Amino acid sequence: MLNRNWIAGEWSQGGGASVNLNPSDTRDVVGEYASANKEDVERAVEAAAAAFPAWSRASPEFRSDILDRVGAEILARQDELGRILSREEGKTLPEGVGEVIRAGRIFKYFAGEALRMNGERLDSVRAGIEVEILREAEGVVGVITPWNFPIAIPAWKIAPALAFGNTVVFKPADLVPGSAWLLTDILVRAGVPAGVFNLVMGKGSVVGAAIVDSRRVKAVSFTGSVATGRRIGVACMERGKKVQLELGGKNPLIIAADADLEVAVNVAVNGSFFSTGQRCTASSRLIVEDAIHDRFVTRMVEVMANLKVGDALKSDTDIGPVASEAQLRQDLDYIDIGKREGARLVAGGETVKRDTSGYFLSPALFVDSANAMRINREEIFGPVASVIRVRDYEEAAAVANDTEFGLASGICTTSLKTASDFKRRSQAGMVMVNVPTAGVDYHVPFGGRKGSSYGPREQGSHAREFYTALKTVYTRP
Ligand SMILES: NC(=O)C1=CN([C@@H]2O[C@H](COP(=O)(O)OP(=O)(O)OC[C@H]3O[C@@H](n4cnc5c(N)ncnc54)[C@H](OP(=O)(O)O)[C@@H]3O)[C@@H](O)[C@H]2O)C=CC1
Ligand SMILES: O=C(O)CCC(=O)C(=O)O
Repeated sequence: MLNRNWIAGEWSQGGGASVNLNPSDTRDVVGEYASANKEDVERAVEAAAAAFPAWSRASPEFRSDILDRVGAEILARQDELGRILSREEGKTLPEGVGEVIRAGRIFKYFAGEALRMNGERLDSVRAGIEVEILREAEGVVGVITPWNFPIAIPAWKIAPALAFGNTVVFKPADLVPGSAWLLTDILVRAGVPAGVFNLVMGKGSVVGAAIVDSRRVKAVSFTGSVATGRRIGVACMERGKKVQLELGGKNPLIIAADADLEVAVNVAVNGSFFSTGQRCTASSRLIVEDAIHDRFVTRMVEVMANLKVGDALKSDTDIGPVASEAQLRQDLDYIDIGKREGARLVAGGETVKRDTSGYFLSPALFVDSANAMRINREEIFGPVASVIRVRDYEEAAAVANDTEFGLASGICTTSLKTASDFKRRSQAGMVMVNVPTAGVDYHVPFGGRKGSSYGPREQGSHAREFYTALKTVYTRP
């Protein structure tokens, strides 16, 4: 059965179709999905623009109730959604269900935020004048998302957009339309009015580009690669649109000499390899002080040897497949680059044969790597981490910040003084102490500094900065 786009309150066929395959077993076709064309996008944008006045003026309580129902339904269907997510992206089932629960909680959280779209009232510096700062919805928002968090990232963009009165045109990654389609079905059943939310599946070069190009789209929120994000950023600025970009990371994790070894290895393995390392927050640079280096590497390799790589749906799997053939090729290319650059591969980095035709890659660990190497400067986006040996904490902190990215950073230490220093010195948007760099809460700001992010933060109450505009009103009563 063809799963269609949702445009102007109707299921719509679109110009073509595509299938998504299970990366654990490419013989398993997850579903068939309609591809939108440029005209479909324009219809979706027109519908969203037409629905905007009524939706933005509806009572916050009306919007809040719909979001609350969406959250409740996502949580009620967590097993079914988690399974689809595992089948189309390759996350293990616990990771898939965990992501679905996170998405449900995000909708419930923003059901509350919808009631807190507060402006401010001030006294003017001049006598007899009142000043108000109003907060208003922006209008039609374009949401363009990647494949690595097929439901949580859409949730943390769509929920605040709708909560604060915007209407949405949503283009999910072409690799993972299944979770996006089910999310749309839930939004429709929860009573989102026609035109307020629109789903346009298909290729980024057609559908995503048409959203960015459309005159009536007032703001674009994008998560994905640096190259695509920067192009979209420039295009939005040329067209006078507000834009929010969440791009890559090359996240450092410092293992201080005084770290608890078991905690450090656990934090590093989890941060580097869970979700098959396909997270912008993954710890890819392990910066290890000389005094603990050998013990850390030995224990890390031991723990990695026990990680079971395999079918995402099997209960004994720790690490699912890489999400696509292209991604597997990219990971293997970087492993070759690392070897050619002189880093030493001490674990993994090989394709793994299973009884299904999936994209299985054993988690890879490089040692003797230098921060200047490409494997330490470019986002690999797979289960590949490298160890950089440093003399002491001073050098570690300098290496951690020596990157064009600034999304997440971490440190494992038992010293409050060192942790406290690193919290302040780190140039990342999120800092973790004895906690993996990957895996974040939904009620606090998410985002980075330097080349990792552009525009206001996502998630938590700060999400309103992107999804609302300020208007200052002066009144002489
Ligand atoms: N930081 C992060 O969270 C992520 C980083 N990446 C990195 O990016 C690499 C490439 O992955 P990929 O999925 O191609 O990432 P992209 O950044 O290209 O894709 C992200 C989203 O943007 C869409 N898109 C692509 N081109 C355009 C365009 N011209 N205009 C508007 N939208 C567009 C994509 O559509 P389509 O579905 O057709 O691709 C997708 O929905 C990965 O190997 C990884 O290194 C990937 C995912 C997430
Ligand atoms: O670490 C997380 O939980 C979020 C990661 C993320 O947003 C991403 O990889 O795109």
